[in-house]
Amino acid sequence: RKKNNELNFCRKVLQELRKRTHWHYAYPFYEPVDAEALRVPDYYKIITNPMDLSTIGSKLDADQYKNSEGFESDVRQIFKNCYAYNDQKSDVYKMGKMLESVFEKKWSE
Ligand SMILES: Cc1ccc(Nc2c(-c3ccc(O)cc3)nc3c(C)cccn23)cc1
Repeated sequence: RKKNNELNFCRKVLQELRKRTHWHYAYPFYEPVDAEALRVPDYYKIITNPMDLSTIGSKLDADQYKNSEGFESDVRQIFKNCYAYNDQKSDVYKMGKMLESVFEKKWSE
């Protein structure tokens, strides 16, 4: 796909991930983790490549993605971080899995 078609598709996928219908499992991934507020002081010691949906939106708006690969890699980083930091049985881990399945479905459309 031509670059701007690719990036328009990325915008559509990001829109989907931020839809109200997904809010109850997507909200932990909306903004950068606030380690103080969430009382997870070790978060940024463990997660060295933090990523979130608002950062991705800002990068799209600032034309910082060369192509859809860069966008896809940042979205997948959100899930990698979630699975690295949170225990497999935790609610946040399961929320990550739910949002990841929304992403996979939209990405493969
Ligand atoms: C069930 C449950 C338990 C804890 C949390 N923590 C949390 C997280 C979070 C994000 C990423 C991450 O890897 C871990 C935690 N973000 C939030 C927000 C924005 C508001 C309230 C709580 N938050 C959320 C849901």
